[in-house]
Amino acid sequence: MLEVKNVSLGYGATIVVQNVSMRLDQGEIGCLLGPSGCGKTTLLRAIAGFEPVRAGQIDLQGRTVAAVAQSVPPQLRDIGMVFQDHALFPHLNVGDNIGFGLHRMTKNERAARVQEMLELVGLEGMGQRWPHALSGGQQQRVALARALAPKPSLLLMDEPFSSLDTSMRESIAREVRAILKQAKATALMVTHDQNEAFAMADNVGVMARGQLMQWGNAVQVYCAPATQDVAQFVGEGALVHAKTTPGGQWQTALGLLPAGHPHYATAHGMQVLLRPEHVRVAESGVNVKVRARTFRGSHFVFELELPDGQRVMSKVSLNALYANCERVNIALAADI
Ligand SMILES: Nc1ncnc2c1ncn2[C@@H]1O[C@H](COP(=O)(O)OP(=O)(O)OP(=O)(O)O)[C@@H](O)[C@H]1O
Repeated sequence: MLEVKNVSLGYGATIVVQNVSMRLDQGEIGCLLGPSGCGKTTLLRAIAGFEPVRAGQIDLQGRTVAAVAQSVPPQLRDIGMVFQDHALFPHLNVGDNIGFGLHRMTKNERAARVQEMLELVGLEGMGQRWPHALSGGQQQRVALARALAPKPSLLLMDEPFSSLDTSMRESIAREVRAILKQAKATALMVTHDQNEAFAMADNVGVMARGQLMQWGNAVQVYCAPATQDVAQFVGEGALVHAKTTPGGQWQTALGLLPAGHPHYATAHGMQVLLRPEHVRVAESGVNVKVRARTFRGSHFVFELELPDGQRVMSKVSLNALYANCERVNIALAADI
């Protein structure tokens, strides 16, 4: 449905997206995830047709819509868009907002389609309401219904939940995913919030410094980060020094890790990734200082300082005896 091949993009003399390749199949939901300024929005805008490509090409449904010095205008790309601020028309009611892009339909066809979309997004009976009389989440669903109404071949969403309460974002992302799956839509979303990306996407593309570092499902991206950037941006944890043993394992200050454990050649030498669940507080082990504790509802995350000054994190259960200790013993989890 969408194929991005070796695309580079820039503003003036600066290249901000470098040699990115990715594809979305029919019905697939992808998320571009990455820190501010990594180039996510620029890539999304190029797919929509608002930024020219400097190198590479973009194909939609097997047709090249962008290449160097070649660009199909946005309105001819059969793309729907949902923006950060919903951008509903304040002078149109909900039904007219949803029906806005359906000018080629007869009045009856349009009314039927608007009704179908209201049902899809769970807003039956609200067609006569005004946008300002809706909650943020409801406005977002209207924006989604409006973008999906013309049945675009691809839906692009730029930080669609960023104006909603943090507490709502993940549940709305799950809801929107269900709606997109029901509509069999192909969609690409941009976000810097990994919980949103995990709740929404079939596949996540992690970007850093203008490059796509990894494209994979949430479990792959979390458990086997392809690069140091991905390891540091997705999830929590720490990189610690490691040396290979003759058997190919990784020797760390906390013990041995299997050969396949995520490891990276960094500016500080070889390092392995230790997630909080890889480190457990134990009766015996390496004695460390507790630097900070964060309450997470179902557990604590301790930040710990090893004797050599390196920091690691540990997931500690709420009923642990260690809640007030200044020093604890730690060991690697048994099931790494
Ligand atoms: N119109 C523009 N002119 C010049 N530079 C731009 C323009 N828009 C973005 N940039 C620069 O391009 C880089 C990538 O920006 P982009 O908006 O794509 O990043 P992003 O990953 O979407 O970030 P955010 O999450 O903050 O929106 C940044 O360094 C940004 O400053």
